[in-house]
Amino acid sequence: MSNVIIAHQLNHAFGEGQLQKQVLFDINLEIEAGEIVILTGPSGSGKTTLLTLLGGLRAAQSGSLKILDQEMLGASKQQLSQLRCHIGYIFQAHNLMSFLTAQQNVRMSLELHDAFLEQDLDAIAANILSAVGLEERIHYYPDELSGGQRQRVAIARALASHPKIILADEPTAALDKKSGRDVVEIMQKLAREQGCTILLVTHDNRILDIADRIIYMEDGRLAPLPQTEEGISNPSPSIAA
Ligand SMILES: Nc1ncnc2c1ncn2[C@@H]1O[C@H](COP(=O)(O)OP(=O)(O)OP(=O)(O)O)[C@@H](O)[C@H]1O
Repeated sequence: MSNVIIAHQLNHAFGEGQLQKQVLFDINLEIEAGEIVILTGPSGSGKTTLLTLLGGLRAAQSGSLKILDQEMLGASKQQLSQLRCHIGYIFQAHNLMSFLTAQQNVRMSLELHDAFLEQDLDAIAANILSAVGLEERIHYYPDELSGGQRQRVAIARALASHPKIILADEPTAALDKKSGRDVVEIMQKLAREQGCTILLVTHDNRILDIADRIIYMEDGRLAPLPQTEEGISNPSPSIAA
């Protein structure tokens, strides 16, 4: 299987001069197509910073970062925005447009892709909303949906265009146990069907088992997963260290 992401000696710092603070140190990482990877670790360890780099939301500063075969070090804004067409994003706050229905929210994301211009976007949006179990709610506005349902719309929106990579930052943080579980299982199922890679940042130990691999971060570095930490256990033999 081919790698969709290859990071080599990736470092990252915020600020300049004396105020500069390095937050990522020598990250080496390879992620295969179709892999579901969870990034976990203490608050402030650099998970979101790494996720935004791996998703082309931030320019790489040093080392090497190849996403979908493209080098991100020194990439232009145009190259970054082209890359983002192949990536779906799901965040803790679902970021749906409140004045658009579920179907219109999904449709809008498809309108950004030239490949879909000639297609029946309403039908594609309705189909993917059915796949996340919302076939009876496609005309509802976000305010009329529960937190879990809104997050399912966000998943439908992210996956509708069949991106190669999905980035999810704390997608279950605002949800109760059952809704959180449902949401990640739907994400897992759709991604498997599409062969899509998922990178998911979470503090939620209840969902670690959906991952093919867990990557643990501490103080800006990849580190072995602490087995003693309450609730954390390794669901698969491959842990990045
Ligand atoms: N835009 C920024 N400017 C300056 N420092 C930042 C910025 N974003 C993050 N940081 C710092 O970088 C470090 C890593 O932050 P990051 O958000 O990546 O950690 P995290 O592991 O995702 O934390 P959490 O689990 O709390 O979300 C922290 O010390 C944070 O204060």
